[in-house]
Amino acid sequence: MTASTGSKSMLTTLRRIGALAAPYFNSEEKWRARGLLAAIVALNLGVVYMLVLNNQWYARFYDALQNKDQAVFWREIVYFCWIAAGFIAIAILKFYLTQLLQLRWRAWMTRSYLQRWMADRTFYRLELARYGQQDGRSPDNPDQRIQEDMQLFTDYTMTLSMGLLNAVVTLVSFIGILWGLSGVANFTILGHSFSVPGSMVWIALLYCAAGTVITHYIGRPLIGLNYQQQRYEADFRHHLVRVREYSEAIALDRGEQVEHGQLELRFGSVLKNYLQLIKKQKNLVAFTASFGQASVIFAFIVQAPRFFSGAIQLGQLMQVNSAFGRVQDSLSWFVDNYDRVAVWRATADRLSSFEAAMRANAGAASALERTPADNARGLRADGFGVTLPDGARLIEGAALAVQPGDTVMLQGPSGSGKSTLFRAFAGIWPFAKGRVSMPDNTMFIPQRPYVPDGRLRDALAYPQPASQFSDAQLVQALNDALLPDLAGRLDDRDAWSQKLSGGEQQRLAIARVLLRKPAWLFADEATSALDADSEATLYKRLTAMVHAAGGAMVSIAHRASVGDHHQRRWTLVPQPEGSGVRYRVEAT
Ligand SMILES: Nc1ncnc2c1ncn2[C@@H]1O[C@H](COP(=O)(O)OP(=O)(O)OP(=O)(O)O)[C@@H](O)[C@H]1O
Repeated sequence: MTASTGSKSMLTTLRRIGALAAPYFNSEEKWRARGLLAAIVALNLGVVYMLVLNNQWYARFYDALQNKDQAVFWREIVYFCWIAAGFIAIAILKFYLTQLLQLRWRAWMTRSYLQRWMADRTFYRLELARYGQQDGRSPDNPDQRIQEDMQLFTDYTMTLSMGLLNAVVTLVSFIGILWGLSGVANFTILGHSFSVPGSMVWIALLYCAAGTVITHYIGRPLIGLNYQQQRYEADFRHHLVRVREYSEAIALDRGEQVEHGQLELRFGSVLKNYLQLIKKQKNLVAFTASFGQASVIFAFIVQAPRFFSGAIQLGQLMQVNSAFGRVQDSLSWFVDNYDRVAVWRATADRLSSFEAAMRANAGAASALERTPADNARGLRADGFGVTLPDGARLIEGAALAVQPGDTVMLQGPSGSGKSTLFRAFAGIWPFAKGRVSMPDNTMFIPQRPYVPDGRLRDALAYPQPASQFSDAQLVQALNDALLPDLAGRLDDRDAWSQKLSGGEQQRLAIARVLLRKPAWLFADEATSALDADSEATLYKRLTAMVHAAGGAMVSIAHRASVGDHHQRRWTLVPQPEGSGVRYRVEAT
């Protein structure tokens, strides 16, 4: 990377940071946010003002010491106490207001991301997009971005930008002081004599410019390494969570060795990258520590000839040294904060890519035209086609219709796209085309129903609030779904997805449907874990329910016995290779 591409990417990062930060300061909270920011900026300027007073105090105090002037000494001690009190008051207020702004900002940003992640089923589309993109930059671990990156971003944006502001204002204030104190340096090169005013300012500028350039070159790899580090850490954590979630299946499969190996592999990546990070950081620390130590004596060495020749007093020497220290501190902002800037950049990069992915997926309209229809018209699909995220054409050319009173069984080989066809009907599969009109009063039973942890009544009513249903309704639904044993446990709290058997979870999903009584039902392997008698009873109840509401039912099933409960068939028929499409639907 050349210096110009480096500065270009720095500009890109700054633009990204601006784009990530701007929405909050233009939001409905903007006046409170801007007010807090203005107060924090004012307090930071107050700190610099205190530093200037402190610097002037140095000259008077050390002169008093050199002149052994006790009266001035005590007066200056009292004056120092005032400055110190001001410092303390400003430090407390600055800390509190900065934290408050950070907290509000994080809260606003997290809520706004959560809202967008959840809206329009973006959380689901992002997962789908991950299958389609193999570039390694697709939005991994949204949980990490929403939980950790927001916190890091608001924290680092506040502390680093305020640090930079402080550095700039301190620099401007102290360059003036240093200029006035440094005197004129006279020297001769190749017979020409030069006199340079404000010599200490030039020396500080050269000293720090060299420091910044060297830091940038030593520290540059940290940006990429930090980006990777957070990614590896998140992958490791994600895998740990998966092992916990699938603990039973892994234990039954005796999969612990494989999982252990996978965890070691991921942790290995964490360690390997971290080691590289430490090595690069070590170089940076070596340089910044040497730079900092050299700064302690640098101004004394440069000023020594003037002091020993009697041109300046001890007070002025100390004041120059303190002013040089301030100028050098400000100019070294980049040197001191390089690794934090690297983390900040990596965080901003991740949030921007997440933001871009959310925007792209929210806007990615499906080519499937969905229109609502009334019950009497039923479901109609024309020119219907479903593709996979990688563009492969899965099902095509289907003209399908379901009339009220119908019961249709959708059958076909495993992996032929039955569930995906349902996803397209439900409007959650973005890779579909054609026109579908269907009634609103519809429910889908997925192959793996989601059962939230907590009270049983909430799990049963999900996603409706349990308060919408009376106890009698909830108990009736459980009884009708052949779960009478759970009827007395409505207020029990548990991890139901771990506790209930596969068949019980399927019956709970059916109980949900019986509770809500939709007219149109799409059931995906809803009874695959049940015995034939229970299956027959439940299909009868579900059919009676949709017919009573003037609707129909479409079921996916492999078991032939399910066919007895359905009058019609949709069959996914494999197409010859080279036809470009894998399956067509035949309706009988
Ligand atoms: N998110 C996804 N990304 C990529 N491919 C997918 C995705 N979801 C499903 N598929 C693929 O689409 C094809 C159809 O899957 P689908 O689940 O619809 O099949 P199915 O007919 O319901 O199978 P089964 O009878 O085994 O449940 C499969 O090859 C599957 O691997």
